[in-house]
Amino acid sequence: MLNVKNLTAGYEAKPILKNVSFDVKKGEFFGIAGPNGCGKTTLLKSLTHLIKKENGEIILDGKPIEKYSAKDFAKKAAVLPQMSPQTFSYTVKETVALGRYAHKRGLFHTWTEHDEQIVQSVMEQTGVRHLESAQISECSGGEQQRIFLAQALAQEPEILLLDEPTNHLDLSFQKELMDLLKQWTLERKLTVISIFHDLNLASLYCDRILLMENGEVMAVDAPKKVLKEELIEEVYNTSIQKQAHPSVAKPQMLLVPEYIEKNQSPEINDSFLTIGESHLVIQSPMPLKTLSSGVTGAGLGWHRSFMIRRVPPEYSHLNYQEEMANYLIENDFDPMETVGFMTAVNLEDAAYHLYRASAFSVFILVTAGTANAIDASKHEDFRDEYLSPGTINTWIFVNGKLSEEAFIQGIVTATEAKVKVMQDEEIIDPTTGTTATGTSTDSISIAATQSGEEHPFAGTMTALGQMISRGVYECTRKAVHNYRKRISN
Ligand SMILES: Nc1ncnc2c1ncn2[C@@H]1O[C@H](COP(=O)(O)OP(=O)(O)OP(=O)(O)O)[C@@H](O)[C@H]1O
Repeated sequence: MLNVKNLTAGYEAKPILKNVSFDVKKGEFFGIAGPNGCGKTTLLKSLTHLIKKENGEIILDGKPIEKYSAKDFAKKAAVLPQMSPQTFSYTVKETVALGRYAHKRGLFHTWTEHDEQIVQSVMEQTGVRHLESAQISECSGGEQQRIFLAQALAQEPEILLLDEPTNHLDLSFQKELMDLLKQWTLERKLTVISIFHDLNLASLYCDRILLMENGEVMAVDAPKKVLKEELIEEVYNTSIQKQAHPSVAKPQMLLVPEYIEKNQSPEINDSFLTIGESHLVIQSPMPLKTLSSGVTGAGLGWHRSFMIRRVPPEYSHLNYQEEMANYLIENDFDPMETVGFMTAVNLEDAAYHLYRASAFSVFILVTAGTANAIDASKHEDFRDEYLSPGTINTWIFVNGKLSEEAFIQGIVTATEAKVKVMQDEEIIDPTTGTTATGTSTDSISIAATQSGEEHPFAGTMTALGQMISRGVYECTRKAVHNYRKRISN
């Protein structure tokens, strides 16, 4: 659809674009990104022939753009420029109707039913129909943005060029506009070329992103190939962290504020622990990055409070997550910030210990009941009765900085250590009569202060992994002893 080859362009005596080359396919959603002043708008202006190139080629549908008359070009391509204050005043409908100009012939233009249909339809789709009689100067920035988009769409272009289209839009209109454009690329094969400052939005919607720096192309590729930490940090000259979008397989780039990076956090140990009759709690002075299987706060997140709540052995609740959240609120904990676990064992039997190395430390806490002991390798054996109390809850607090791999490896390491306790303590699965590997409702949480020494890994060959396995082994064994002692009395 569009082929740009060795484009060099700029302003009088000021070359901006240097040897820019890329192709855009029909129906593609193509993003242009890069730091302020790198030449994004200049590139868009070159593509629409608003500034003359010094060198190179811009071919639109097989024909150099300078060979198009203004009207023929407008039938092919529509432009949504960066928003600027409106000095003239048309009504909204008049403004949108101007988009039909490219399709008129001769001096006296007649307004056809088809024109009216198109204008009504694009006003509907961009959500400005209710404003059709309003003066455009009286519309808000976001409304004006949508009105000019409607004008561009009324042109029925094959290619739409946009300069930061979401600039004035609130979150819901950003999403609506992007969804609408994406839908047009997929269903009508509209080609969209858009400048983005928001890399995350570009990642979600673009098929490919052209990343620029100082008028040059740094990368043109799929979002996952362009949005790489090192490349973005280098081009934007700032620190960035990449992470996956929680529900779409697209990368998201997150800023890392300097003041947080420099924060030093206190060591998490038993001075933050309180054990009551109905719950035990670690209350951290700052949020900890956590991976857990808690009843609340499950998955990866940041949490300040960690609770193991004692419930009666017969506890059964259809909506136990909501019930737990209510319990947290009643006890002045924020369910959003709390990793909440349950157990039926006596909380005084929890075993905990702080393990220190020279540059980091790990605080482990385990509660254990083994009545529901189970041999995970004998999954085929029928069991449906719930014996109680019977859960092993494992908490690992790392005073250090963990990578995501280390979080996962920490859980693997802890699980291996727990299984070894089951063997060494000869805990038997009552259904199969074989050695158990855990209980049927075990839960685990690993939390880290994310300051201090960095730990890329936490397998059993690393110092951190060895500390976790030793700590979980010792604390689980002690918690099992405490539990056995209590039930034997
Ligand atoms: N009309 C002009 N005359 C001379 N120089 C200009 C003109 N317009 C822009 N420039 C310069 O060209 C360079 C690139 O500007 P351009 O607007 O293309 O960057 P951009 O990447 O779109 O920036 P931003 O992200 O800030 O919108 C800048 O140094 C700018 O000062």
